Amino acid sequence: MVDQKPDNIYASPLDRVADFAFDDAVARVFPDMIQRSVPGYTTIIPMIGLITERYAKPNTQCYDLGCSLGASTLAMRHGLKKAQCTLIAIDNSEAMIKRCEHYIELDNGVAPVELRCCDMREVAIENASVVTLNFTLQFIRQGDRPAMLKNIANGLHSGGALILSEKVYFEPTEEQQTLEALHYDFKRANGYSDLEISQKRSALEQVLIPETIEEHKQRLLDSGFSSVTVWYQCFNFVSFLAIK
Ligand SMILES: Nc1ncnc2c1ncn2[C@@H]1O[C@H](C[S@+](CC[C@H]([NH3+])C(=O)[O-])CC(=O)[O-])[C@@H](O)[C@H]1O
Ligand SMILES: O=C(O)C(=O)Cc1ccccc1
Repeated sequence: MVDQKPDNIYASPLDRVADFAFDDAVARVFPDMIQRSVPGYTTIIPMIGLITERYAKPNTQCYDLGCSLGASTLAMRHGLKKAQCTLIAIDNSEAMIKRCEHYIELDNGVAPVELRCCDMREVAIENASVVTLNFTLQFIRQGDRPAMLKNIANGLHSGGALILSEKVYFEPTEEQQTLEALHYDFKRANGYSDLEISQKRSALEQVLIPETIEEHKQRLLDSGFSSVTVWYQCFNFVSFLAIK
């Protein structure tokens, strides 16, 4: 069941574009969709492995929150070659988790992986050295984000790391327009039509809520992290490294 299907979910005109959801149709095409849609995704994934290797501590837990099919989970696992850690991967989409299970089985990493199908807002983070939120916080209601980040900071040991990747927006508008236009150029260069781009944009409007780099940095500091660095940026896609 290794899916390598092309994403054509928004290729035909739809009477009404429904809100984007991580359902079976999306899970089937997800590897193709995310690579063609997120500039830098294929760079960020292996770097999550390197960052995990540096910050993982023996006899702690590492978490991948919003793991989808497990690309970030497996990158973390490959960074855990030496450290004695348990990896906990969570997603609330059954369609994603059932496929993710299969990808984990095919992998030959050594760290034990515990897969859970549940809401990441309800998970107590405990005895943690590395936590990854690779493009998942953006799907959480803004009002719930501070409590989630505090829960993560509280569960991390001092010196532990949070890798937070997000689509962001920019102020002033001119910078936002430039970087958004470049993102759409990236999608077009990857074979998406203008119709696909505009229908997916409508589908995501109420679902993926981006914030500015400054808002992210300030909230991470307010949540109990001692330092925050942007370690990656391509257009309006950014990854932060926050250290407890
Ligand atoms: N409340 C929630 N609880 C648990 N999971 C959630 C929740 N809300 C959304 N999700 C899950 O977060 C994932 C976001 S995708 C992550 C990519 C992956 N990290 C990767 O590195 O390939 C990013 C993207 O599609 O842009 C989906 O699988 C949702 O089901
Ligand atoms: O496609 C987009 O415009 C995005 O912002 C990225 C994305 C990738 C996969 C699912 C949802 C959003």
